[in-house]
Amino acid sequence: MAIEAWFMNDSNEDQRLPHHSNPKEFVSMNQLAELGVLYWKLNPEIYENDEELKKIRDDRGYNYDLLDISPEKLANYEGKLKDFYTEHIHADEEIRYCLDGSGYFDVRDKNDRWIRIWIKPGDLIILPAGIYHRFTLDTNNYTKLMRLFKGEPVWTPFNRPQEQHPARKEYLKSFTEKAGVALKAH
Ligand SMILES: CSCCC(=O)C(=O)O
Ligand SMILES: [Fe+2]
Repeated sequence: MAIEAWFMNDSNEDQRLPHHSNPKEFVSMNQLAELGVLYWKLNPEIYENDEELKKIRDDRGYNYDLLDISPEKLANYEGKLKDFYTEHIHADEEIRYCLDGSGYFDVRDKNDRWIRIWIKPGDLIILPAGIYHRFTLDTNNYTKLMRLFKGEPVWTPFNRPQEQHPARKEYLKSFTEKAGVALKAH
C-alpha cells in the first residue's frame, strides 16, 4: 500500500482530524515527488537489522535517534506539539521514519495548498530543505519516530515567512530549473 495523502480543507476544527477537502482529493506519490518529497515503505519491526534501511542510511550518510511523541515520554509535550504545528522550513532535509502509531505531515504544494500526508508504521519520508511544512498527531495521539540526519542533528525551525532564507530560495529554484528543462524538451 502506498502512503495516503490528500488536499486539506481550511476549517479550524481540531488539527488531529483528517481535514479532507470536499469532495475528497487524494494526492499521488508522483505529485509528492514533484515537490521533492521522497517515500519508502519499510518493515518497522526489524528496524535494528533492516538491510533496506541500512542501504538508505549508507547511501545518504544518515545517523538517527528515536523520538516518542506522547505526554509521558516527551518533555514539554504541549509546547512541542504547538511548535511542530507551526508552519516552518529547515536548512536541511527532514527525514522521519514511523515505527509505531501515526501522525500527519502537512506540506505546501506549488500553489500554496496544504497536502496532508498520513504517516503509519513502516513509512519513511524525506521532506526537502526549504519546503513549508508542519506536523501533528492524529486522533490516535501517539507515534514513535526515527529521526535521521547527517552529522550532528540540527532541528532548527524557521517559521514562515522565510522567502529570503537560502534554503527556501534553493527550493524554489529547483522548480524553475525543472520547468526550464521541460520547456527545452518541447
Ligand atoms: C517531530 S517530527 C515533525 C516536526 C517537525 O517538523 C520538526 O521536528 O521539524
Ligand atoms: Fe520540521
